[in-house]
Amino acid sequence: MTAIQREKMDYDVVIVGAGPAGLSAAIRLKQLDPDRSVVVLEKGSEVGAHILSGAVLDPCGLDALLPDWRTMDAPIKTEVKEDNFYLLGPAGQIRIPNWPMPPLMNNHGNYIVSMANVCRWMAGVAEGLGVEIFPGMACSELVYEGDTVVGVVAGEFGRDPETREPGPSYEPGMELRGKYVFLSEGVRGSLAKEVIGKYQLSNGHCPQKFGLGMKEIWEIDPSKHREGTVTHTMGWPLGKNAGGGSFIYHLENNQVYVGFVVHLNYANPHLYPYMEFQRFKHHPMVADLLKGGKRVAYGARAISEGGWQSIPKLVAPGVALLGCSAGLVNVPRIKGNHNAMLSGKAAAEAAHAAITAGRARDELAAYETEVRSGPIARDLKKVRNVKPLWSKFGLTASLMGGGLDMWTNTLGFSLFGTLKHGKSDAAATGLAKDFQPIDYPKPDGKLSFDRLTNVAFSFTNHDENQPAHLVLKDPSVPIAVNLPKYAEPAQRYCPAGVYEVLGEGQDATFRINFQNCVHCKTCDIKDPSQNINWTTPQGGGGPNYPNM
Ligand SMILES: Cc1cc2nc3c(=O)[nH]c(=O)nc-3n(C[C@H](O)[C@H](O)[C@H](O)COP(=O)(O)OP(=O)(O)OC[C@H]3O[C@@H](n4cnc5c(N)ncnc54)[C@H](O)[C@@H]3O)c2cc1C
Ligand code: SF4
Repeated sequence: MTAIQREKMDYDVVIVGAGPAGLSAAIRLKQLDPDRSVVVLEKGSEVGAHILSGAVLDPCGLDALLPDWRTMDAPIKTEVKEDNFYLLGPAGQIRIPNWPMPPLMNNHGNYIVSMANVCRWMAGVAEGLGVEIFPGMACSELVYEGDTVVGVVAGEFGRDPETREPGPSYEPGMELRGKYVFLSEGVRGSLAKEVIGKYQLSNGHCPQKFGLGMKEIWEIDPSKHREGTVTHTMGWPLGKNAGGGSFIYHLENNQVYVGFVVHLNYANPHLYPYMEFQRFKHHPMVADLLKGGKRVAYGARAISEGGWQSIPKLVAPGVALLGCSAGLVNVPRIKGNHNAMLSGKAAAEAAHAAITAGRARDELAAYETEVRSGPIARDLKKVRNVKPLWSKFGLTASLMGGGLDMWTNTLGFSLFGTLKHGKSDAAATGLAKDFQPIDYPKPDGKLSFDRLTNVAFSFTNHDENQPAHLVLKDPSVPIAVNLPKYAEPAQRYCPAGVYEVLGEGQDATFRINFQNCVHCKTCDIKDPSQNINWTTPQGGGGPNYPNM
């Protein structure tokens, strides 16, 4: 095969992903030196199209990056007024009072936002400073020189759907080269995964842990809408089957964000996270709120949950991991946007100092030091034992032990030291024969919806004339291994119904409806055989989220 020739463009810093981490880095680089050349590449059809977050935003990241944001017409208007926490049973709920909660759990001073809209606004700020932003440009490959990352390939189109070789309308895309490449792809970034593997950045750290977050936007009866109200629940319907919980955030315009997170370390391969979410909406407390309303959007995205123990080494020659590509979420607070912004700012400052000193393509050690000793470290260290306690001892132990540990950490010491995470989420999957299948009620079409109907509300779309971006390392594994051992859980864990087993016995086949994919990355994480590799589809494909 002849080598592919590509046009090359040189920048000071090449940034992959226009989320809060990447955009913060771009803004900070231009604040420090308006002449710095900075490019941001985004696979979504526009900035924000692939952004899915809760979101209650702790503004500390934005305060550090853009101290005047309150006068800059930011789409950050709804202050949190009320914080509720409930433990659900099948027919009722117990309200957990706010007073035993550690202060860090308090949402006072935070805002309910659409992070998709916040990113659209941040992109405008970045462009105003001279940053080049190219949406619809999926970064499909890293470019190396020797052992150093020197750039990325973006905007490749037209490979043959069957052979994966350049087809008749092939466009090779461009090679964008930088003195530094920032990977801010969010959770389970495909290039970040390659870099973590190649440079063994996770050695000496716990495996990253994940959850699957699913979210709907509802327009509800105005008489039930209480702007600024934040509600979190735990318990039913997951019970002992899995860890997780819900969020209900009342934003503006009678809209409510209803979301549900399932920790991906669950053992029972019959568990169906999407159906758990649908069932949750039938709880009397939730059903009362949603009755008479309508669901206007749906989406899903994995969330990193490993926290402090799982942060890999953040730098390798020429490249740095930012935001959720490094897993900077504070799990009990379900917040990562502030740390994504702080990491973007820190990486930009390290790159600026390095380039000013005449350096290029080395390791940005100053960035690593800042993340491990600055505000991100202070935020994540305090909560580092909550997730391992939950995984090992369940919800009650994590509420009590984790709560106490967060209190003592606030005072400067920990009861448990630093607990380790167990196996990877893929390895935590148990054998189908050891668990009972779960009988889920059929969606009623009013409060709950079947998966494919809901996927239409993610507005996802992929050109069919391209190779499937979900690549099986060994195509025989789903039917030969996963089906007999795990009842092929891809059929259930995918929140978009991409994977299907058709037929039975000798006739069983595995189908991948890649057009439906919403880029949540769960299959790449949870497949027990680690046989699915999520790669980038052609740019512009994927969900088209409105105000997620
Ligand atoms: C259900 C859910 C609820 C959450 N709730 C909250 C909350 O209430 N508060 C909070 O603070 N945090 C919350 N989080 C966490 C928060 O959303 C993340 O911490 C945050 O999005 C991380 O920002 P990021 O910039 O690292 O990545 P992202 O926001 O994921 O952005 C990454 C961007 O990179 C693009 N990209 C990825 N790969 C490529 C590629 N190869 N080429 C080109 N573009 C690429 C993506 O399309 C995307 O636009 C929640 C997360 C989930 C899933
Ligand atoms: S195919 Fe994978 S990445 Fe796409 S929606 Fe399904 S689980 Fe998520």
